[in-house]
Amino acid sequence: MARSPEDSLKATLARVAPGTQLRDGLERILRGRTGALIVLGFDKTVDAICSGGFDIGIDFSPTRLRELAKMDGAIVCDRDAGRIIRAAVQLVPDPTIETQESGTRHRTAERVAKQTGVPVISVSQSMQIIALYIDGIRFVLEGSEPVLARANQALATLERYRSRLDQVTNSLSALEIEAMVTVRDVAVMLQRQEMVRRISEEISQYVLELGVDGRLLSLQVEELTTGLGPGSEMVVRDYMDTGSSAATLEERTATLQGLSSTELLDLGTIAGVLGFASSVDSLETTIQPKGYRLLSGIKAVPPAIANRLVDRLDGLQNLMAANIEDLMAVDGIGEQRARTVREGLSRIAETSLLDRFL
Ligand SMILES: Nc1ncnc2c1ncn2[C@@H]1O[C@H](COP(=O)(O)OP(=O)(O)OP(=O)(O)O)[C@@H](O)[C@H]1O
Repeated sequence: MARSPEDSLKATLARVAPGTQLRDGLERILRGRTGALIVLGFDKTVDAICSGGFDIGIDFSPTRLRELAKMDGAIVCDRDAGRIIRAAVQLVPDPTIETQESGTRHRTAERVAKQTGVPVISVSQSMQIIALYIDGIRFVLEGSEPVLARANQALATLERYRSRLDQVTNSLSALEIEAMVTVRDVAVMLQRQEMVRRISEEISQYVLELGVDGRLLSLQVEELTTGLGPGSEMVVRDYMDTGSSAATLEERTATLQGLSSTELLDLGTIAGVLGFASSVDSLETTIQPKGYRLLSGIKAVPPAIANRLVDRLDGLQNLMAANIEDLMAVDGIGEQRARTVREGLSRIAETSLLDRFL
């Protein structure tokens, strides 16, 4: 499957992160006040737009890159920047490809990236910046300090979002046990989960960008995201209204993740993703979960058994009321497992209510 430009950007960020040989080479070029045009990948399409220069075929090293950058023309490396394949190459991309850049080096970089799908790096001699071109994306690399400052801000936000999400999750679990969930409660839960997901994504990009300078950050994110429980997919699955829309679980999750930040603040819009009307009245409607999310918290219930339990017992309230015999009627559940499931459900009920009222 072809990678999205965002995924390619992430992979390239990891390749040029501080601590890598490639970044060291790029920093040397910057310090030496020369520029460079580097193509990160060599295939038929790249070959077709290369003119002149010479085949070199040597292992990559920061000093070699620096020396080769002193020559006119571009340097072509393999995808992982493990080898330098050609140097002093004139790149001749299709001149009709649109580019927003000025200066032949950067215009060439953008066009080559768009035409070949291969990441291209330009080091500007006049502006003293390193830019990555990936498909239509241009990304300027910064030093670690400003990135760390933004990452720390994002980390503080994640901490606040996480604590709010924990409250909302506990409250939803208790409301589910009491059969008092409204569309609003579910929309708030999805909103909070999505906010945590987005800020975590943002931080993981900073971690990539920072390379060795981001190690501490990555430990902090890990600590703040452990024990998050199942993601929004499980909540959507519990509550989606299949009668009003034929959209699949994956489509609804993708729509949720694609909402703009303004749309995400509107609970009515989130209710719409589940298949409910977005009016104020509809937000107050009481709904029943199928029970997938709470069941996923019981270790003895693998997903296939959870599916059968939900199919058979149809909704969390019936699940909660089920006795050992009812549970044993489900394919794949023997007496031992039925007891574990029963105990698990009772434990969830107790802890949810305790969390709510203590
Ligand atoms: N099509 C190309 N193929 C290979 N190298 C190129 C190409 N276009 C520009 N370059 C390289 O970029 C160098 C600088 O070109 P130019 O001064 O036009 O670029 P610029 O965009 O103003 O760059 P900078 O921001 O570094 O000053 C050239 O000397 C050459 O080495």
